[in-house]
Amino acid sequence: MTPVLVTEKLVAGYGEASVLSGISLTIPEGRTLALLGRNGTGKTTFVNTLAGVTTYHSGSIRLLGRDITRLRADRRAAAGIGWVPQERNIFKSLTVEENLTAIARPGVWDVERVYGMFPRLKERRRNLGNQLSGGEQQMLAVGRALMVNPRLLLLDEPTEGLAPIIVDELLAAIRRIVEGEGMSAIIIEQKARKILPLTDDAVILDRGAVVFQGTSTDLLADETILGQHLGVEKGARH
Ligand SMILES: Nc1ncnc2c1ncn2[C@@H]1O[C@H](COP(=O)(O)OP(=O)(O)OP(=O)(O)O)[C@@H](O)[C@H]1O
Repeated sequence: MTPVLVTEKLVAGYGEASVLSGISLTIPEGRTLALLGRNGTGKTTFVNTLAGVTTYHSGSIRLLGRDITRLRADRRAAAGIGWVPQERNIFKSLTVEENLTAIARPGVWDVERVYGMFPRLKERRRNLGNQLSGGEQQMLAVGRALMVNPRLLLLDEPTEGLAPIIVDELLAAIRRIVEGEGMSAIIIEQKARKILPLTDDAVILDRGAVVFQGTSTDLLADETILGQHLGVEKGARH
């Protein structure tokens, strides 16, 4: 089966500066990848490069076999990339429901299905984006990305800055989306121990290069690598 995503020797950054120094990754259909690494190692730059908002230098990106390396960001969304950036990017002056329908594309995900995944959004359907809590905004950002019916979902630190109870609620929804619905996804997350049980595969970046690639189960069991590349201590909750 054609993989959802294949990047080959991808080099990209900001202007003339390269942040990614040749990243080659494959995501098979229906699998999820945890993208890990310390601060500033290039995780956001990699995901933003897939979304088409950094400076491309060399290498290639194929989505379901189609070369999208030079496609504009809006065309990548149409090609099947659903992107939830770190800053969430919801429309603050539109209601929850308007946010969801504004960029909808036909497919299995519609408003009712998103409300089924996030009942809080249904309760808040008539509230404006700027009247939502941080957790509700993040749920809306994920819901909006689902409404474009993507083939690959990119989530950039979805739990950052959220209260622990909301983090658990959001991660439970993400688990239903990737396990129950079989969505392929890349999830950037600081809390390795929270995200590894939800994902199939894991990659660790360091200085723009892949320093670990394997299954999430193997990484979760490898205290040495967790400590060395992520600073995760034995028995730590993160
Ligand atoms: N808009 C930008 N212009 C120039 N350099 C940038 C820009 N955004 C990030 N960088 C640089 O790119 C490098 C990688 O940053 P990136 O945000 O991809 O890391 P990250 O692994 O996602 O870290 P974090 O967890 O802190 O978000 C850093 O050295 C950073 O300073």
